[in-house]
Amino acid sequence: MSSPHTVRWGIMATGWIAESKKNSNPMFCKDLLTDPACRGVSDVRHEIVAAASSTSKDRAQDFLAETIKAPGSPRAYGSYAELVADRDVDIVYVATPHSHHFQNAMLALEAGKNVLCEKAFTVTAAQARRLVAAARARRLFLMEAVWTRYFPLSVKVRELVRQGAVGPVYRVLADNSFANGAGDGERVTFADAHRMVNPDLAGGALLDLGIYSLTWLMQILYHLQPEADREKPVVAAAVNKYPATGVDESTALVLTFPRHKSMGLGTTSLRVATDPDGPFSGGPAIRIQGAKGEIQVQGPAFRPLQYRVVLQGGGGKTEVVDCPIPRDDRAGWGHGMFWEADEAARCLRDGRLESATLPLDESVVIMEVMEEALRQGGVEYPELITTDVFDPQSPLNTGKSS
Ligand SMILES: NC(=O)C1=CN([C@@H]2O[C@H](COP(=O)(O)OP(=O)(O)OC[C@H]3O[C@@H](n4cnc5c(N)ncnc54)[C@H](OP(=O)(O)O)[C@@H]3O)[C@@H](O)[C@H]2O)C=CC1
Ligand SMILES: O=C1OC[C@@H](O)[C@H](O)[C@H]1O
Repeated sequence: MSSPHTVRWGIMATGWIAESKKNSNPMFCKDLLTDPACRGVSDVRHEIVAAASSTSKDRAQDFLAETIKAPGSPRAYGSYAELVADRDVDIVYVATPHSHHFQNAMLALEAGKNVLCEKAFTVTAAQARRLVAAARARRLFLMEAVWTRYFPLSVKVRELVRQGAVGPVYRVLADNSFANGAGDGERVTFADAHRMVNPDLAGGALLDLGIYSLTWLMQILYHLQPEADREKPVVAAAVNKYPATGVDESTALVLTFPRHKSMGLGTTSLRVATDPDGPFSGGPAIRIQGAKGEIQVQGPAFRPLQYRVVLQGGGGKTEVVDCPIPRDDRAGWGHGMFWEADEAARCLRDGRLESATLPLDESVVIMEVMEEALRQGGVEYPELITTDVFDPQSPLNTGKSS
């Protein structure tokens, strides 16, 4: 058996997603370090060779040594510029707030690094186009880190739809919402400076949570369209703004694909929960409705663990399929992000510059949809984070205010 292809990761930012805080689920870095054998993978493996904090080298050091206990001798940097200059880094994982993605990903691409960039890809569609053009011009790999697309559950559901298991699909309903309100109708529980609601960090429900509702709409209604008959959605959106900061606190999207006679309804909210009392308590988070029946997916939309196939006239014989996330011996290790990392690794190994599961042109269309929805809702973000002019000295890259 040949030895696995090893990919050496550089981690840009040491926040929640990149780390594993006590009392939170293990996230991306721990998934990188999870034994691939647990998920039946032997052709690729991952190493973390460096991490950078824009705040301080000590923070990056502490992150590597204490938080994720990365094996080997990974290097800690106190700036993103140093990380992207590290010759041993094959791919940079951008784990900063949405506001920073364009400048940070461009910093890495300009330094000749492949990039896996957290969702939402960018703040504007123009920024997404710029990143894609830069990656293609330099023949570098680039991928938006929408981990859900790489779950075996998602792969299976797409396959079922492709095979016509529920007939032609005409409608998809998807929700990804969390009740963060104090119940008084005014404030949500996030402080105004928190990235979830802070306009300077491109906060708001749609870019952070609604993107998963949109993921389900797009991976069924757009991604599965025949290549020769691709139709972008027509977007109609309704937005309630969060009075304290002006970002969207609840958004509803209606996507129509008139030629395909299909429609997607995606919702997201910081006020109410998809499942107020655990899985399926709110009904399926996702319903993929075809002429012969529907596929129902249990929430949360970003980390689904079960789907059901309900056929018309099926006599109540619903097929229920559980898709648990594999774990390794270390308590709590294994969150489901390793599948997207494996995809990135295989693309690098095979010289593929983008993932067929989430092609870059599709990430651009996704940004176009979200931009249009927020435009219709009157949500605006500051110039610093919406510009599509790359500036290596931007405070978003240096961490220093201008
Ligand atoms: N796939 C998933 O399930 C999840 C994805 N995410 C995505 O990951 C990204 C980061 O989210 P999350 O980890 O929760 O964010 P955090 O706020 O916890 O961390 C963001 C990190 O970015 C760096 N940073 C640089 N400049 C700033 C700034 N001005 N303000 C705040 N942080 C800054 C900091 O790291 P440093 O000091 O080291 O530079 C900070 O720790 C987002 O794109 C989010 O959508 C988040 C959660 C789950
Ligand atoms: O991507 C995400 O998925 C999980 C959520 O809790 C988080 O806010 C979001 O960033």
